[in-house]
Formats: sequence, C-alpha cells, structure tokens
Amino acid sequence: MSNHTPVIRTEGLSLRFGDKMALDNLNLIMDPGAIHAIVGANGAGKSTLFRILLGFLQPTAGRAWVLGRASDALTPADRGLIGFVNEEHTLPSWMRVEQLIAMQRQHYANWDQAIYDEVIGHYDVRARQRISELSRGERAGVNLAVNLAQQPKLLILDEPTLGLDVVAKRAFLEALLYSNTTQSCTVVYCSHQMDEIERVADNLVILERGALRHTSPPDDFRARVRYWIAEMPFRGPDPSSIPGLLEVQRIDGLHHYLVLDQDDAFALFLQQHGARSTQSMPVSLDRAVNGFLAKGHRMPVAA
Ligand SMILES: Nc1ncnc2c1ncn2[C@@H]1O[C@H](COP(=O)(O)OP(=O)(O)OP(=O)(O)O)[C@@H](O)[C@H]1O
Repeated sequence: MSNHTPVIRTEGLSLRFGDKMALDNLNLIMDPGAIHAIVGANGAGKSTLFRILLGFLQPTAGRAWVLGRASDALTPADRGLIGFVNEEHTLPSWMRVEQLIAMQRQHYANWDQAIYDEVIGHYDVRARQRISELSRGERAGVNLAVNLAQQPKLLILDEPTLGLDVVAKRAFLEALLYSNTTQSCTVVYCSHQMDEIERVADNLVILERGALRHTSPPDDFRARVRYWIAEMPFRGPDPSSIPGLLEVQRIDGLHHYLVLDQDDAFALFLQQHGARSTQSMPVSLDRAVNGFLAKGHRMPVAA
C-alpha cells in the first residue's frame, strides 16, 4: 500500500436488509493520516459500514477496500493492522489487566509497551485488577490503550464514549489525541456527540439513510449553515418557498431561520417578503449537523 492509497474506499457500496437499504450506493474515500468523523442519525448505516469494512458482512452490491485490500479478502496480517473499539468495550472480563497485556503483546508484532503505559497513565488502573472490576470508563481506557499500543494503521472507534461521564469522556479524548500512535495511523471516529467531533475531527463525513451527504473539514460544513433572524410584521414566506430551509421558528414576532447554502442574497429574499430588518449569524457544528439531519428525518405519512 503506497502512502497515497486511501485507507478506506467504497464504490457503489450497498446493503439491503429486506426492503431497507442500510447502505445505498455509498462512494467514500478516506485518506491516510487523519481523524475522520462519521456522523448520521440512528440507523444511517454507520455500524453496517464498519461490519462490511471488517469483513463481517457481505454487501449486496458494490465493493469496499481497507488498507488497499478488498474487505472480503482481508488476511490475518491485515486484520492485525486494524483496531476496532466500540461502545461495549468487550474485553475478557475474567482476565487481570496484566494478563490481557501479556496476551496482546504476544499476539501483536508491533506492540509498543511505552504507548500502552502512556495511554493508561490517563487512568487509575492497576495491573492486578480484573477487567470485571474496572469501571466502564476505565474499561474504555484499557481498550483504547490496548488498541493504540498495537500500532494499527487504521483505528475504528464506533461510539467509544457512549455511557461515559464527562470526566471519563475527557480522559478518553485526551488519551486519543495526545497519543503518538494517532500521528501515524488513520482514525475513523463515529459519534453522536458533536462536541467530540468538533474536538477530534479533521474530516467530517455525513451519512443519511445509507448514502453520503457531505464530506469536508468540519468548519467547511459549519459554514454552509447559517442562522437568520428577520423582523417581519406579517406571516412571512411560505416555508416551502424558502431556499435551503432547515428549520423555522417564530419567537416574539421575530422569524428565525436555519438555512443551508444561502449567501447574502437570502437577506434580499427576506426583504422581498416583508422583512423590515434581517440579521445573520454563524452556528455551532452541533446546530449545523443536527439541523441538517433533522431536515431529512422521516415523518409519518399523512393518513
Ligand atoms: N441484521 C439486520 N437486519 C435487518 N435490518 C438491519 C440489520 N442491521 C441493521 N439493519 C438496519 O439497517 C439500518 C442501518 O443500521 P446501522 O446499525 O448500520 O445504523 P447506525 O448508523 O449504526 O445507527 P446507530 O447510530 O443507531 O447505531 C437500520 O435501518 C437498521 O434497522
């Protein structure tokens, strides 16, 4: 694999469960050496994508490559270069931490004890403790430390901080961000927590109902969404006629609009519909992504 080979590539990747498309003609390229965040509403297809990439599921159509290899032809050596952490932090509960480390060290040729020690330094975990005795946050820490110490080329983190408190979340993110491993590996980070995405991601990938809706640095996506407030004595334009509309609210006689891909011409549009004054402001990534995803959310079909 050359330095420029995408770490993950999919072409027309589709997976159908009955009449539901979990992945729908997904074309994705993830370059090496960055932290890519994948976001999408529940059911958008994120876990399905990971299961295909790891070779656990076969697509209905299309193909996927991981580290330059077809995902259905990964060798044990390829798998040794891929780390995977999900929210369950499944580790052998009966083992002591030191036994787990000894086992991993034997199994992974690239094991780097200094990386393990550095990452676990963010946690108060004793080598003699059994995995079953660890708190959820500590188990997440051991899981991350073990995965980073294996020095993977690709590390997939699927909602790794789910169920962790604020302190444990912070420890997890700091351990991840300040680890030397992440300088040399590609991380795919999947989360619903936009504050985490904002902190870690170089690249933002938005999935909606199994299809790719956007990919760019997070700030570029944030810049696509703006918040407008218009003072409008009348009813205002029909929402279906408002370009790029994601959300509309009327608060104290002011009309609030969240819109996608609208430049200053949007002020003119509002003025033409009776706005006496208009004001626009940027939004947080959380607001931008959630407004975007809420717009595409399925509504019940009217009877
Ligand atoms: N084994 C299965 N059988 C039938 N449908 C499935 C199966 N696995 C997933 N699906 C469907 O495929 C879609 C994608 O599911 P997936 O778990 O990949 O979503 P997700 O983006 O990971 O969601 P979440 O954020 O809730 O974890 C969903 O609509 C889900 O109902």
